[in-house]
Amino acid sequence: MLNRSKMMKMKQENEKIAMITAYDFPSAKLAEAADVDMILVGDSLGMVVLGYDSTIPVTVEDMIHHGKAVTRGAKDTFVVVDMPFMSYHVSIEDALRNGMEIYQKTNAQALKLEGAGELVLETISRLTEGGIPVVGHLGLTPQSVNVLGGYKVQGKSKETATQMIQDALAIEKSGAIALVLECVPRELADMISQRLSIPTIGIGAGAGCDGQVLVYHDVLKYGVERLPKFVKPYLDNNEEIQSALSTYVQEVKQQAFPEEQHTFTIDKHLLPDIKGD
Ligand SMILES: Nc1nc(=O)c2c([nH]1)NC[C@@H]1CN(c3ccc(C(=O)N[C@@H](CCC(=O)O)C(=O)O)cc3)CN21
Ligand SMILES: CC(C)C(=O)C(=O)O
Ligand SMILES: [Mg+2]
Repeated sequence: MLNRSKMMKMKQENEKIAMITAYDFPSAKLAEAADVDMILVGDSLGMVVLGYDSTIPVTVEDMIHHGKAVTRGAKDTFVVVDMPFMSYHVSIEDALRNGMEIYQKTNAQALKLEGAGELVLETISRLTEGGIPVVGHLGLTPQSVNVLGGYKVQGKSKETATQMIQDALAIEKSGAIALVLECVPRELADMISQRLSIPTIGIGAGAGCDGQVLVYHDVLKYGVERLPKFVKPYLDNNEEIQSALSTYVQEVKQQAFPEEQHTFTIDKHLLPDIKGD
């Protein structure tokens, strides 16, 4: 299993870190069997598996519920769980208690927090001090979508790019073990990756990051209608899945399923005698 020092070694040797999200037992098993380095139980689960139109409604309980399923399915893989919307913004005590609860109940290897505000940085350092590894997340931070004004590329001006570099350094200084960069121009992601000693993991941040992460359902184009520009789908079988489901429905209607081979039987004489038969 991956750990902080192996991650740093991979960065130094330019061996890229492959990360993918997973939200349940079967996706975790398949991701582990594919030899991913890290699995993220992303709060994107709110959008791709729960059907919300943002990550904002996702709760601590949702993250624990899905996190537990993932760690059961991927016992030998480094699992990171997102802390959800506002679960680390009310107070330091509340943030630490939520972090502790998610970490203990899911049996994950690390937590991920978005942003680099004062309270977030303090939470990163206090969780780390308590023994909980933390991954940072900058650029497009979906929990702040309504402050950012949409799902847009971040760090496109001198001011915002400078701020992002400072934030990245502050996150590293707080003790984070890695940093996700989401929807960031390649040139800026490259600068951040070069300046940090912890690995950067990009999603829409170009090939210069120390690793890449994508959403499971995007990689398999499974149940998602529109893919962001940064996604490369490695499978496209929604039509086959749809047609398999339709065939099942038709066969039930036409009484073509179940057949003899799908059926259990006993000898007739073992059946109870019912009066009137
Ligand atoms: N299925 C899925 N994949 C993701 O990567 C993902 C989620 N859901 N939900 C949570 C966040 C939201 N994400 C998103 C969603 C949309 C765009 C998007 O449409 N971006 C535009 C670029 C806009 C611009 O040019 O500034 C695009 O065309 O890709 C980006 C990230 C990334 N995360
Ligand atoms: C897109 C990744 C980085 C994420 O935070 C998520 O899936 O929730
Ligand atoms: Mg997330």
